[in-house]
Amino acid sequence: MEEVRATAAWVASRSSHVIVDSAGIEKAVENIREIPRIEWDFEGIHYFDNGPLTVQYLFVLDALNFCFWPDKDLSYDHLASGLKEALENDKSVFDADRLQKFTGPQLRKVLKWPRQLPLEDERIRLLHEVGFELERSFGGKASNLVESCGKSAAKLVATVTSLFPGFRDHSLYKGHQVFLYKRAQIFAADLYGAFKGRGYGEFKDIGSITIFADYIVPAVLQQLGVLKYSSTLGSMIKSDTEILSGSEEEVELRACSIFAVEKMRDLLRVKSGKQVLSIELDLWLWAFGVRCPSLQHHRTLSIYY
Ligand SMILES: Nc1nc2c(c(CN[C@H]3C=C[C@H](O)[C@@H]3O)cn2[C@@H]2O[C@H](COP(=O)(O)O)[C@@H](O)[C@H]2O)c(=O)[nH]1
Repeated sequence: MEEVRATAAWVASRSSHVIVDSAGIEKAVENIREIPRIEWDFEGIHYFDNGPLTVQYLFVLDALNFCFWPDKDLSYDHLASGLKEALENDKSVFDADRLQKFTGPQLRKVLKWPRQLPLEDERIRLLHEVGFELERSFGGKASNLVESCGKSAAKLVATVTSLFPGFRDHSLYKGHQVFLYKRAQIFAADLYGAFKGRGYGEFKDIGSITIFADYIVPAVLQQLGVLKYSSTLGSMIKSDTEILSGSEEEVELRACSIFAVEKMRDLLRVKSGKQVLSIELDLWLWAFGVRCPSLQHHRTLSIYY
């Protein structure tokens, strides 16, 4: 994902609201004796049958894997376990033709959610988009999409972002296009994690994936002293003030997180000879963040994360 790495570095070299602190990175890396191995699905909430239906599930999951915070009771767990249960009850629920006809009330029923979902109309529009393009280009099956990428995670991310516009997570920053591709990359990582690097999860270039710039990981990096915020940004986050999607602050939070974790990964390699994948660092940071209820994160309404 060279364009993600390069454009995140471009932002980090010009950022003013968020600073990547080299001393903070050194310290964080020194304190890491062992990167705890976090099992993918440590929560036990995902569907898995070792076959194509799991791929369909993960693609639908990552099409909807964004913006849970506006409703304080909703979390990623509801999405993953709700979709899992729906699939266990009805194996054809995520068939491409049915995805194209999904309605808001149906999605609420699947997620057992009693009220309007955050960005519900967008969630439905994205399900329709996924169903339509899967049917048009891949015989309705996300597994065919994955197979068409010849075990390359980079090709998978490129294919998903070019054919499914909802996954095209990018911004303009100081006049430059910046690519962050959170949901497209996490789809590749979820396949890798669920299938344990085999079958649909085998990628010869899994090391090319960066972390997934969401709203949890920047907050964890700030706690670790790896990111420093300007006082204005710090107070906006503390007071839960909405930060607009595409604003300099928002792009810096996300891009600097990607850049900082790439630096941590480089330093780990130099200091201890350890080859760590960015996705392993991501899962460790994210799992830490979601277990920390006092963690304050930035609030942006976005379909990208
Ligand atoms: N960077 C990063 N962000 C991730 C995930 C995951 C889940 N990955 C699964 C893969 C294997 C594991 O077993 C996990 O279950 C969700 N998110 C993001 O978090 C936010 C939701 O937070 P809260 O509101 O507290 O539920 C939201 O932006 C969501 O998109 C991740 O892995 N990395």
